[in-house]
Amino acid sequence: MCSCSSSSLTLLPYHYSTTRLLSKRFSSSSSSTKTLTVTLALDSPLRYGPSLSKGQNPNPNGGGGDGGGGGGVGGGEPIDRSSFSRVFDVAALRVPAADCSSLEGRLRGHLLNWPRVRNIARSPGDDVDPGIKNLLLRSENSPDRLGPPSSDGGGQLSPVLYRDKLSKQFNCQGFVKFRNLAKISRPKKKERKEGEVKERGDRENCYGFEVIGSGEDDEEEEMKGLLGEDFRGGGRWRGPTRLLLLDEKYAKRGAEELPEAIKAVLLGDAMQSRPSISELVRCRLSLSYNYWQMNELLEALLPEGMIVPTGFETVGHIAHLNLRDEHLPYKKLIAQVVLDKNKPKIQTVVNKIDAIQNDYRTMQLEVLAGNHSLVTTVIENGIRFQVDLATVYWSSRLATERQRLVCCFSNFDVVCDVFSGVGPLAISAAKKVKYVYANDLNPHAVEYLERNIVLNKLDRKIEVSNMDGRRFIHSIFASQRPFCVTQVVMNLPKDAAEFLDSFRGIFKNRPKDVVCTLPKIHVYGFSKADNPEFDFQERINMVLDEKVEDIEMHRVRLVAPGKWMLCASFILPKTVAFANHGHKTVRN
Ligand SMILES: C[S@@+](CC[C@H](N)C(=O)[O-])C[C@H]1O[C@@H](n2cnc3c(N)ncnc32)[C@H](O)[C@@H]1O
Repeated sequence: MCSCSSSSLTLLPYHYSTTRLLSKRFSSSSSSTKTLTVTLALDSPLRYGPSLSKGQNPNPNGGGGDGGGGGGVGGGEPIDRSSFSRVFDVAALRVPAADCSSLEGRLRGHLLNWPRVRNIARSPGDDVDPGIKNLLLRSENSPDRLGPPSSDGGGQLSPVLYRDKLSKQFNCQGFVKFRNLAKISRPKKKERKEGEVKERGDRENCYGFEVIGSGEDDEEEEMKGLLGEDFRGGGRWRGPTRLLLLDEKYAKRGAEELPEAIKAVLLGDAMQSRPSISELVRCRLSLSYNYWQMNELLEALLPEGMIVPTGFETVGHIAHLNLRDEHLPYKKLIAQVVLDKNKPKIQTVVNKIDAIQNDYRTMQLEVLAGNHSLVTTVIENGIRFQVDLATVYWSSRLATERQRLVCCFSNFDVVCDVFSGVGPLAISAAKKVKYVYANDLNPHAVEYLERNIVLNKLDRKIEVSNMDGRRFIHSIFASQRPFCVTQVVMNLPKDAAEFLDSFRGIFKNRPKDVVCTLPKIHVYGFSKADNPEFDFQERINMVLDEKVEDIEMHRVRLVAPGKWMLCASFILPKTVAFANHGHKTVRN
């Protein structure tokens, strides 16, 4: 915001004061204004680069919105996208296309260098088929002369006859090659240009460009209508051209006020005694709603001082917001901006209504913008998963953790995933290990787990169960299974540790002298303690009624300030597996 020291300036809002007072600087010469001008020159807080608080809004009264859907404050109004259009005057050098890359390097420090706007711009008709160029050079007596020669080699042809002659020549050489010829029948450029700004397609249609005040005479305009922008300046052929956009500070300067490097380009290469065909032109750069980034739009839309929501989690085509209470009155507005700025990848924007509380760990979601489908496809580590966020649990934030775990497994492992959800770990593991037993209590999760197994062609390597985790552990270890489990994954961080007592006595009926593999357990949990590892280990020891040696602790992520999600990995102690007494259920 404004940091001006002058008290008269600080009374005005920032964007008002800077633009208004700067314009006075150019138009007025009163002594009071001069004083202000000096203050501004010293203290002006004008930021470099494009900003919604700079430039002119071509629709100051608002365009009434463009029916973008979504909801505004309170949920009703669409965003008025036209109110985010800004027009900036910039200066540019029109240079031969062939030289523009080298000149861009030479003038880099003097170019516009705005994010997402290319320093090299093209204006309508700046390119001409090389065939035309050769033809024209051949047809001219002098290579530097446009003037239409008469058929008898004497005087000049009238423009009409000259155009007629050219068109005959072009037809002989293949009409389709000469796209500028089509301009013969097009409306004149002046008519087309009126009130129209050409949107650039190359940068997501986020800015438009218009050359203004070219000042050519009518005859030259006639020829440009036929042959494009390449005819100008005293009938001299100039070839294809490009515009090099100059730093914003040169927007209002005359050629003589420009730095030497730019002047040198305008003057041409004196060494080769070649006259320059470069020229300084005035342009209008229009930035549309599409140009501005999410935070810039939200900053402008939300009340001053409100923290702008920036992050969201992505699940397939769904953006999942976690809005603070203060954002709720603006939830639809925020969602619409998120949708607009992340299309086409994002098609739906949702907000979590409540903390996850139910057994199935599903979220209560409200669709705020876009389509209402919460069934989506996620690709994680190259594997496809279908999920329905309305009925199953999914967190893309655990992708790295799942990968870490699968990396610990070997080809000989047999994995038991007690709380598998729709199978992100089970399916990823099945690609590597010998066999997987996967289970979930939520029937919807199991339905999607089965779908995902088929989708990834792993139906021969995974057996699916739909039961409570405790029962599942029993059924896997008590009964004879084709494969002996070597790794157990328990990802239900809120409660998983409480299920560890299910392992007490799982091998009690097996002969003690027979060698059997004790499974490695990977159990997840949360801790808010100062020493989360110690705290989690104590809980594990308590539930197993055993002091477990050699527990590897891994901090997965900070889920809230001071609250860690941890993964504890350890070999199930023999004393626990062969314990004679049954479960010692410990509940906090
Ligand atoms: C935190 S999610 C983890 C899912 C999966 N491992 C993942 O990473 O996406 C926990 C899963 O445990 C399931 N669940 C909850 N209580 C259960 C229980 N008593 N027995 C078996 N599964 C349970 C939920 O339905 C949920 O799918």
